[in-house]
Amino acid sequence: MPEVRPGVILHPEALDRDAQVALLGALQAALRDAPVFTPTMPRTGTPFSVRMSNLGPLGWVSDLQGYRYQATHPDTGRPWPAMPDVLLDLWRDLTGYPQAPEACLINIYEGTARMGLHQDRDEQDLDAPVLSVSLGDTGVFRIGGTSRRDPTRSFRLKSGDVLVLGGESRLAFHGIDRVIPGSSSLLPEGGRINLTLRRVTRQQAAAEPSS
Ligand SMILES: O=C(O)CCC(=O)C(=O)O
Ligand SMILES: [Fe+2]
Repeated sequence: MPEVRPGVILHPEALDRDAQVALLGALQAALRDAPVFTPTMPRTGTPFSVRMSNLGPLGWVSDLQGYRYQATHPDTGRPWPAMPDVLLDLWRDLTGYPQAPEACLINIYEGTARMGLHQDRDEQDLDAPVLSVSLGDTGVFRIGGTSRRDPTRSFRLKSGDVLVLGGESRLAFHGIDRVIPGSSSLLPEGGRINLTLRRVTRQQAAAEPSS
């Protein structure tokens, strides 16, 4: 699989069209239970252009209080829906990481939504890679190094592509410059859905043997 740069592996069309359609169906059902919400920037309260929801034991949220993971939906107070098996299988097969992902952030890009350069660093377990699945219109993904000033490059993420960010790129700055309208027929209304799977907590250290 092409290593775009050290620690960044692109798996083009890891999900074929049938698998994308099946995953989309599972997402639509989950979003009825955990409706999309508009996160806001800590301190300023400026809304993100991307709307979000989550699957799994923990979900990522952002509001005036800051960025964090929590076990329940900020509006409904209910636990997040489970991650479908296809996502758990992708994680196992493409990361090989021994622990299961705990959070699947659903990013919904409509219209001119984009995501500025940032690091994923709200997790305690930074040894686990981040795995992201793209569905719908092509996203122009930009990635640099671990300093905001490092040079960046961009490449396209198409529907069904899976990107794994790990190793020396686990803390690389990255974002989505734009989504290319009309580039996929998967989503009837157009736009892009990104699923970002992460391990959040560190595995408990094994208990000391009692003497
Ligand atoms: O939409 C994408 O491909 C990137 C999403 C992302 O970087 C994030 O949710 O942290
Ligand atoms: Fe990210």
